[in-house]
Amino acid sequence: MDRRTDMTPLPAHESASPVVSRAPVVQVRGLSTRFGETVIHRDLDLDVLAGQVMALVGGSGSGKTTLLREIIGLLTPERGTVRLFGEPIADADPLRRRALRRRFGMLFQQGALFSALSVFDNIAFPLRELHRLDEAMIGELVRLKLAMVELEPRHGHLMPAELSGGMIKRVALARSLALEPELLVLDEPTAGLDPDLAASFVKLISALQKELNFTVVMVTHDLDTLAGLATHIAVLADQRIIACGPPAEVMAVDHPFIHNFFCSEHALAALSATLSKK
Ligand SMILES: Nc1ncnc2c1ncn2[C@@H]1O[C@H](COP(=O)(O)OP(=O)(O)OP(=O)(O)O)[C@@H](O)[C@H]1O
Repeated sequence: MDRRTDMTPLPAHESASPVVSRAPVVQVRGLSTRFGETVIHRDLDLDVLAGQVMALVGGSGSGKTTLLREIIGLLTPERGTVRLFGEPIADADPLRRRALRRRFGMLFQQGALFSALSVFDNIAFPLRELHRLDEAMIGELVRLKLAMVELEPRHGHLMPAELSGGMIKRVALARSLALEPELLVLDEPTAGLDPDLAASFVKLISALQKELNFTVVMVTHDLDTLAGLATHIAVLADQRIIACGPPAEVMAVDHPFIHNFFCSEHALAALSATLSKK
């Protein structure tokens, strides 16, 4: 899998490698979405390459969550194609869809844990769905995933209603990583967390992403989340992606949304450290 994170042309010796190895993890082409008379996206294109952490930003109601739902096949656009791992998801039969489904994890805003299942059973759920692992192996894997998100084996016995907001997010993250996905899709990962918890959750995702090298597509309004995680930013405005690239490049684009979003004092302070690192 190609782990390059920039968009520069490959050197000649690398360009001879098979085309499939350079296929974007997510490729959106000519996507249009409409709810009734309201056009949300018009002829939208987006590429997310392997290893990138792509943050999708845009005004409220600009269609970020809708785009995420289309990327993972929960919603079918009116027009255009979405390819996941090089495969057009609209054409995939149920078997192929299930195979694709195992290659990405999704973290919803509120965690979306099964309230009637313990923490252990929530994390075990996708593993049991494989019908390939025995309970001893599942137990081992669940303990590993708990440790990965800095929770202890005893937390496995708790029910979701007994968890703090920060723990719910960690359990949901452990469940979304249970099948070792190549792509993690995050919708406002730090929504509802106080600043300290948000910062430690961002640090955790960032450490796991660096260690496991999965690709990320996330929606966030939060500048600290953006600064702590994103290698790339895609800006959704005027019903399409008006800018996409590393933060410094995107911030230099002349567009009213970009001026307003990035040019506040807080934005500059949050992003200045990132810009010097990336
Ligand atoms: N299933 C649906 N049926 C009708 N309208 C919808 C549906 N889903 C979303 N919308 C509308 O589409 C627009 C885009 O919604 P979406 O949730 O994608 O925006 P967003 O950019 O994620 O917004 P926010 O940042 O406020 O969460 C909104 O006006 C929303 O009300």
